[in-house]
Amino acid sequence: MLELQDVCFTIKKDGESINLVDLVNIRIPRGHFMAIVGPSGCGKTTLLKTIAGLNPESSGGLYWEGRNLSVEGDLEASDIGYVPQFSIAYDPLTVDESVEAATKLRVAVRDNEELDHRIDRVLEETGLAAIADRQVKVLSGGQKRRLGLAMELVSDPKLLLCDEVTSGLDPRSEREIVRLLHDLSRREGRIVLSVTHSLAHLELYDSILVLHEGRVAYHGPPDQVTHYFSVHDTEEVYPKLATQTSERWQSSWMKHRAPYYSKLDKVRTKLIDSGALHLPLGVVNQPVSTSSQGESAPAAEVGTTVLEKVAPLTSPAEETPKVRTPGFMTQFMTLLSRRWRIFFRDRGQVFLQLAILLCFPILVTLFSENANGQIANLSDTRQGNIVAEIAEQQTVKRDQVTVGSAISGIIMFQVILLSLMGSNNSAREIAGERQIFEKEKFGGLRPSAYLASKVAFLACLVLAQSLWMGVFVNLFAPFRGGGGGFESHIIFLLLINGAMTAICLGISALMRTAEQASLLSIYLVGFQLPLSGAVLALPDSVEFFTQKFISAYWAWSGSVSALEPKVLHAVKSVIDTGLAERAECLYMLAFHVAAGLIAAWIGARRHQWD
Ligand SMILES: Nc1ncnc2c1ncn2[C@@H]1O[C@H](COP(=O)(O)OP(=O)(O)OP(=O)(O)O)[C@@H](O)[C@H]1O
Repeated sequence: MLELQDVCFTIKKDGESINLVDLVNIRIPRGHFMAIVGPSGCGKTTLLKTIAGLNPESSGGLYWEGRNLSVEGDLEASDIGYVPQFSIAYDPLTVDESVEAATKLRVAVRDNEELDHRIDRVLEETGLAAIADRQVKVLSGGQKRRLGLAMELVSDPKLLLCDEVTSGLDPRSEREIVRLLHDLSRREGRIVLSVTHSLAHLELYDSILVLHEGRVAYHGPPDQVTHYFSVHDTEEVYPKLATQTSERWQSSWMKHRAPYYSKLDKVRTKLIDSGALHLPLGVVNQPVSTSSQGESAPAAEVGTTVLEKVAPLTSPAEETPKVRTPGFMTQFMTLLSRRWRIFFRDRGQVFLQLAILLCFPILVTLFSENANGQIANLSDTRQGNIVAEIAEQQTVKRDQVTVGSAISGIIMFQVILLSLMGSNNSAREIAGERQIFEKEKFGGLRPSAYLASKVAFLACLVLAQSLWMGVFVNLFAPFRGGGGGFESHIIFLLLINGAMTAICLGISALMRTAEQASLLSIYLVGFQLPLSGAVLALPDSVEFFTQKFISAYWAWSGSVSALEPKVLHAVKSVIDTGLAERAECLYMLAFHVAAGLIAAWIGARRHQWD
């Protein structure tokens, strides 16, 4: 039994409290199928989210089997299925792969046999078995809704909440989905609540809840709606609602609800007696009606009524055993393999990554000629000819400028291109799938497993991009480092790419949309070159504030410091910006990586349902 007692969900607007859900009192017994209807903006989705725990109630109480959920803790993630308005499957995956990933993320299965059994069962239940190999992107609207349901059913939820799962469907598909929801409510004592705009197929529901401005205007049998509102057709209900205030509808309903509840109870008894509604053994059949007229009370306090009896022994099964959420490693591995699969299925993405990987280092090598030039040495002996000495010094100076500028420029070019790759790697990584992530988090996904899978996936890209950049450029313009100089250079390339990837991942986790995250990440990369001081020296006052935050400066400075002394001297002769110690550069970049990951962790944990 799910019971809502005087439930309100209040928001503050311009300093004023507004109840989007206002004093809702309803009782919904196990095995019940209820439609939530009402004009657009009346609070249907808000009520559904309040029941799901996504909008914590501002006052009143929600009870499950007599247990106060706000006091004794919410239902287990596996006990609630929430099918939102948006698609929760990835287009490149197949139906079977989507259901498999949903199962592995939500249910700790004993072995592969149980996994296959669960997948086959929900595919069968939702009528998707025949198209299990089809990719999500080619599914029809109705099939996508079925898939959304299948992905929720994997954990055998006792409470299934559906938000507009029939909107936009043709009448036949709509009826099929409503029929499917009806059938799902007949098994295992599952409560199915469905928010819908449509007033078609109402006869398939056990009860209809009509909301008006967040208040209950009616909750009773579908065939009594027209009678209650004194209209000929259900289509006339919404215009009728507008004829008086929602407060009046609410108080009128509180006065007249008893006979409607009693009709609901009668129908329910008949269903159970006829065997059409199966409640699991041990589940008590409780009435929709309350113990006292006009007042509701927690189910646990309601006295036993005629209806309240243990379901008959003809019931097919015991209450399904408790489903456990899988551990960190299972969720991590599932997400990581799903991410690689999505990556390889998206040919455009693979092509872009390969093009960037191969072309960016080629771009750098276009400037390698001067970097390979020699820097003449000054003669040890005085020649006694002042003109010859000046000419020699000028030659050395010219070499230093040519070679020093080329080497500094090549290092900075590598650093900037790897920054760009870093931002391209991760700017959309979380923001682009935020809704699906929120949905999966609601279903029991650990943010730590999610973030770890992102870090593992991105680390592979960072490794490939940075190593290839360093090694390829080195073939054409060998890094002129002292002992261990090339290794240091590679580490700084890895760190700059890692830092930008981590920071943009943080941005991606904190922003509300993928567009915002991309834009901010691009700006961040765009500022790296001018603020690094590698091209133009910054005024001291600006440099003091900005330098700490510019990853490109630390990577460039660290790599330049790893050059052999003569080349380092040449570079120093062409720059006005001071270089930092290698160790300091390492610490600063490690700090940038850590800051990005901490931001990503904070953003991933944050609740961001639309
Ligand atoms: N967190 C929120 N803050 C402010 N206003 C909100 C919030 N959530 C919902 N609303 C507003 O509350 C009202 C009810 O929204 P809700 O989405 O529940 O309506 P609905 O009945 O489901 O509408 P529709 O049928 O069009 O989907 C709307 O006016 C909406 O803009």
